[in-house]
Amino acid sequence: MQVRDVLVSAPGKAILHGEHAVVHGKVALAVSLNLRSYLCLKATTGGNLCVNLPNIDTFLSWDLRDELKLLDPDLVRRLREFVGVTNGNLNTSQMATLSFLYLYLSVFGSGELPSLTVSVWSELPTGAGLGSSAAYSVCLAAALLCASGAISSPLNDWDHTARWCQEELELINSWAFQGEMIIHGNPSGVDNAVGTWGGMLRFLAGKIIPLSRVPLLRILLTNTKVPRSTKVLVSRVKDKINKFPSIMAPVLDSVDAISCTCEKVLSEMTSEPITGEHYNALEELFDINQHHLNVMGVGHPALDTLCRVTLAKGLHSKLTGAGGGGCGITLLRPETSSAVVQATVQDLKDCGFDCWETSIGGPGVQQHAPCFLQFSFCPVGGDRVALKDDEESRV
Ligand SMILES: Nc1ncnc2c1ncn2[C@@H]1O[C@H](COP(=O)(O)OP(=O)(O)O)[C@@H](O)[C@H]1O
Ligand SMILES: C[C@@](O)(CCOP(=O)(O)O)CC(=O)O
Ligand SMILES: [Mg+2]
Repeated sequence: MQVRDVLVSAPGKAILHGEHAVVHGKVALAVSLNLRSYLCLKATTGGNLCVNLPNIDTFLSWDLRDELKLLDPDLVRRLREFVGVTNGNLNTSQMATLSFLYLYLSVFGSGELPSLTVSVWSELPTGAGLGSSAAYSVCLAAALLCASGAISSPLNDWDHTARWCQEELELINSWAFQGEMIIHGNPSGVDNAVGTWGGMLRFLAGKIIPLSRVPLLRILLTNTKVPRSTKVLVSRVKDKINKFPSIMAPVLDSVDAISCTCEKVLSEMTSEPITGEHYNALEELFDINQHHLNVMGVGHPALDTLCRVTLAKGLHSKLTGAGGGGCGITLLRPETSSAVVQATVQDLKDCGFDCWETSIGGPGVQQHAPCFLQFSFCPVGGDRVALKDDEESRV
């Protein structure tokens, strides 16, 4: 089968409000980050399927004539069934491999399986609440659909970067959601929606509304480096809701109201002069939501430390993503001086955390011209990552 070489990227995300509650049908507000995952897919002739995942130290290769012919339609059916199972205990590498194989077989399974090398690298910390799983799934879906011809290649000869039309983005998003199902068990779909469309989104029960008019927010991102798994945390919250339904329902309703109030404040900030009151409201919403997330059982002492250290500098923080460790976001006011930001960053680094100011609202999934690779590198912890050498393909 003829396949196209493809290079794509998708952004990570920060959830401003609504993590976990969004899994239970409440509103979430999420925004794309300027940190991205990249995927390079190359057609090969060696009869192998190779996958290079340097961020998670996974380098695999299967012989299509030998091992992979065992992956028949029946196995695809069983993988589909597996996707419905939420309590399988897979490790980082197995989850990433399974979602890759699932999408590869779903896209190509009805014909001859093509020989490929797929390499994925990311600027996002893995498993830290910034949607690395969704960026990975969106890249896989876009690249495999594009390579197979199921969607177009939007790149013209003169473009460096291009995006797909709305209909094709919807297809990418729906396949990325399948990938997220393997990694998360029961995802809401908000992360893959941000990875696909970028910008700031309001997400409610699968309905995605892009917020086109949003103020420029300054955000500090802190990675506590405490490892956690979204899948485990999502199922922990579900257990708590099942155990104490009448206690947890008002908490989820309150988070929903926080997301709606935040959306209203953000919209006011674009239609009237921005005042300190707007920022006071945004800060209070961070504080209230952080308490709710603790009530849901997804806090962590390291996240408490983050909130305490930033509050000592007059700044307000909350966890972002699934919690239980991972990352938090801190709202910076326009008047927050760079001296205060620098002192806060230093205090957080002294706690052993990674911390950096970030810009938000980057573009959703994109296709890049091959020459883009000359300018990009594989920034894992700031280092260039050497991908496994194989006979034909090397990033
Ligand atoms: N760059 C990557 N390469 C391969 N797999 C990845 C990558 N980024 C994320 N993943 C997959 O996503 C999982 C982390 O997902 P998750 O627990 O949802 O955390 P996150 O908050 O980063 O989305 C990893 O265990 C791995 O299976
Ligand atoms: C907790 C949740 O709301 C967000 C999870 O984000 P992340 O995988 O921690 O980046 C789950 C979901 O929406 O599917
Ligand atoms: Mg995730």
